Amino acid sequence: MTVPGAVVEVDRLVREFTVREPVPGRRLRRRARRVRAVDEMTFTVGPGEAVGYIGANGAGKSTTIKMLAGILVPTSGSVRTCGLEPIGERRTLSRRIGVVFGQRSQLWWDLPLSESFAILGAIHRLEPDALASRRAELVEELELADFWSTPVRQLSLGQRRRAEVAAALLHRPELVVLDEPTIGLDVLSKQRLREFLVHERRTRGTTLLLTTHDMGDVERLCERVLVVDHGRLAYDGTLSGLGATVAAERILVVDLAEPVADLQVPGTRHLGSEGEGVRQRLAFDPATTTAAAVLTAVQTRAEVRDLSVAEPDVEDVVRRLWARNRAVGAGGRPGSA
Ligand SMILES: Nc1ncnc2c1ncn2[C@@H]1O[C@H](COP(=O)(O)OP(=O)(O)OP(=O)(O)O)[C@@H](O)[C@H]1O
Repeated sequence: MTVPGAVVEVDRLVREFTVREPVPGRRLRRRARRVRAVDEMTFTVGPGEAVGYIGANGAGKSTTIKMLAGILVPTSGSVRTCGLEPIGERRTLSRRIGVVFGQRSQLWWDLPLSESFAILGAIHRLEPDALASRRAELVEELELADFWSTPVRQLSLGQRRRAEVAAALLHRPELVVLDEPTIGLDVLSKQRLREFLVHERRTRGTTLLLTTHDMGDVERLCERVLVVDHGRLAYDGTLSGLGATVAAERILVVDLAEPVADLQVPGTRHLGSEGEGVRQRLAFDPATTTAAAVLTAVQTRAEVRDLSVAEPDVEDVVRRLWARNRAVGAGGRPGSA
């Protein structure tokens, strides 16, 4: 089945790995076991969509995106990216997609950033004028000027990440695939990178597919969310739809003036205490109460010195989605919304 105009088309895609694991009680023996990292995955991404691909550790996200970028061969099923077969037409595909994977760098470690970009321009056969104007655009928008002549190995994590994104987008790809683009970045670097990606999409209509553990990335960058769980699609829809499905909680973290027993506040779940009760974490459902109401209730029980409101992490959302699917009798298997 081919969907006309689809940028990514994945149909019953499967990828298995053979892993060797110890045999219990036999110290030196190892046995081979097949692990199904991606299990009959089917979805389509249309032009200009921004899709967050989320799931717990080991859910199969990286394996899926490696297959659609032509880095891994599927065990069965099919994948087409920009209408091409990723492995067989890899060279053509590389001119149409930009990929950033955490561990794989497209930059030359010992060369100044400027030289890496000159080489990439030659690899993509960009005309000198087109290269110069695009490079100037990226240097400005991603604020690369201060370290443009610095060898890549001397860049900070945030600087390198911005440089990697610029390198992946130099040839104006129609699809950008990012694996954990903001992991490890400070708040400001995250914000800059997100703003750049939003701008790039708005001005160029670029299709965006990203894996992330950061719900902030999803909220700010993605209109659509795919949740993968044990290699299978557990949810396909909007983030607000996902929130409604699993009643996404917020977490109020309070620092108290002195140690207090675990707070019991109606309409919240106590998640944990640190420092013998000086810091406590309460989960609440923003659909039924507010951070302010929870704080007021806490203040009747203890003196609050400081507070913050945290977003739930992806693991938490996936865990509750999984529990809900089981409770509604989906046979432990996902539905979509
Ligand atoms: N090269 C490999 N050899 C053996 N098993 C692998 C290999 N790559 C991935 N796996 C296994 O496949 C499953 C899915 O891994 P994958 O890296 O796709 O998950 P992920 O959702 O990207 O996780 P994370 O969020 O931790 O990056 C895991 O059980 C992992 O151990």
